[in-house]
Amino acid sequence: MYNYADDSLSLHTDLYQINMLKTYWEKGIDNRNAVFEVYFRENPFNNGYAIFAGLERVIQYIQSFRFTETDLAYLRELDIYSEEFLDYLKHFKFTASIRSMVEGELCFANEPLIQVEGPLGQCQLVETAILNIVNYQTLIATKASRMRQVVGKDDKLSEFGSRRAQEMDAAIWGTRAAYIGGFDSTSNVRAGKLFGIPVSGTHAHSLVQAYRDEYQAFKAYAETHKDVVFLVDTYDTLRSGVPNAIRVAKEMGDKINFIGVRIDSGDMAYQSKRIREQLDEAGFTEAHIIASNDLDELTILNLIMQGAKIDDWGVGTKIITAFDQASLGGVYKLVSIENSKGEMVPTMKISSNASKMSTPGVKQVWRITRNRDGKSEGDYVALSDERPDLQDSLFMFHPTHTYINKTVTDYTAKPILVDIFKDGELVYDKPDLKTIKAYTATVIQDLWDEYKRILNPEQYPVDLSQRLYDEKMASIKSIRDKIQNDIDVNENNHF
Ligand SMILES: Nc1ncnc2c1ncn2[C@@H]1O[C@H](COP(=O)(O)OP(=O)(O)OP(=O)(O)O)[C@@H](O)[C@H]1O
Ligand SMILES: O=P(O)(O)OC[C@H]1O[C@H](OP(=O)(O)OP(=O)(O)O)[C@H](O)[C@@H]1O
Ligand SMILES: O=C(O)c1cccnc1
Repeated sequence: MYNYADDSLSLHTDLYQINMLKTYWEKGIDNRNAVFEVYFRENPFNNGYAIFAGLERVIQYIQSFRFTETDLAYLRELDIYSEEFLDYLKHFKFTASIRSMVEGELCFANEPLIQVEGPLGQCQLVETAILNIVNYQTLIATKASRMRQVVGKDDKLSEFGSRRAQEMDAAIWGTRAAYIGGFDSTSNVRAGKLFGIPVSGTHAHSLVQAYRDEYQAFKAYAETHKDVVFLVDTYDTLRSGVPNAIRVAKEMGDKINFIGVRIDSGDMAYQSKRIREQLDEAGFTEAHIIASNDLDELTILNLIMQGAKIDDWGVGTKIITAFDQASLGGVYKLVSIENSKGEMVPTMKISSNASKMSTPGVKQVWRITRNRDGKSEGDYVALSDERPDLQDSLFMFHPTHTYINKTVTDYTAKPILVDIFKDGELVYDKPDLKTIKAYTATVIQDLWDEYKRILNPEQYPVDLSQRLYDEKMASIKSIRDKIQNDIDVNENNHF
């Protein structure tokens, strides 16, 4: 099976992308300039915002893009491609340009996150992998951010999900996304090695079961470690687990750093309060209580409302799988294409479902904040040659309910899409992961609380510029007119 020394990610695509490339190439339009944009139509989890993640892996993917010998041999086996086409693939190089939001950026429905511009065939081919990467990582970063919103400022959020992730890649890249979104550490050691995410860990019930005696197990663990958290719910949390933890912590004294205890079952509000009393009474007022067991933002919020004395949270399944939403649903749409005269023309998909209608034209997303306090006014999606940053005032209106509008003055307009690749060359100076994480924390802080609440948040404005709006309306009309015209011609021919 799959043991290819030269395996690449170039075939990590849907067959139809290669089939379209074949058509473009045989018909001689594969080198026409094209622009595709990635966006999603609804914020995940009914959240008020999303956190963009995945760029790191997109960069890796693009940089290593080439068809290897075994890739080509496999395509030959399919018996649908000519030798000439396979030879074309053999020399295929990514020379397109990519603009993107930076990782950790706040993003919203219906605005471009990534823009790929260059030869049509190349831009087409990378759709599947880019969406695969960005849809997952953005989903997880957003879920993580929701959890960060509900826990206390100093509470630690640890990612425990590897065993429950949708396979190994998801565990690794998911925990990186969770870290960007607001988690503090991961239990996955390889993710620590690869990305420099702080690793953290306690111990499992099996340690206690292996010794068949809780005190002996805690003692053994304490004798073999410096930093110690005892899992106290194997037998009886309040009558056995916590007293044994306290006994060992006292016996070991300065020989260990007694961080605290972890509970993993039962009523965690009730138990944590009783555990806090027991620890305080024993003089361990600084010892932390860590909770795990099927946690998500709603359970955490609920536990906090009940006055649970939980300091830190271990979250597995519900962060690494996103749990209540299987996928982000980001799409990759052609927004502009060179015609036979060498002119770029905006293009769009129209649909009977208004939400599936794309917005034509090459865009820039401008984040508008007011100078007074740096707070967000909304996003302004404009054609790439528009400069709202040079205007004194900005008219912002809802893209469908246009009567909802406002004029903003004394604002800053920041372009959100930045150059990543130019003509195939990486031009972006990648920040390290800690910088990305810190950036996310800052941009979240500048967002109004109304957009951040996890239940029924206000809708953040993502508005179109007047020109973009007018062009969209004109495109819809011209497509409709053309369809009508084609129908009329056909009917006349028929009769
Ligand atoms: N006070 C609480 N309020 C709300 N939810 C809680 C509270 N305490 C625990 N929970 C949550 O209730 C759910 C069920 O807890 P319970 O201990 O019954 O789990 P379990 O899955 O049966 O235990 P185990 O993991 O040992 O099989 C978990 O998702 C847990 O996070
Ligand atoms: O509950 P999650 O958010 O997915 O967090 C990870 C869970 O994984 C571990 O449990 P384990 O795999 O031993 O299973 P169990 O505790 O559910 O029996 C840990 O004790 C948590 O309960
Ligand atoms: O370190 C832990 O406590 C841990 C790690 C993975 C899964 N559950 C718990």
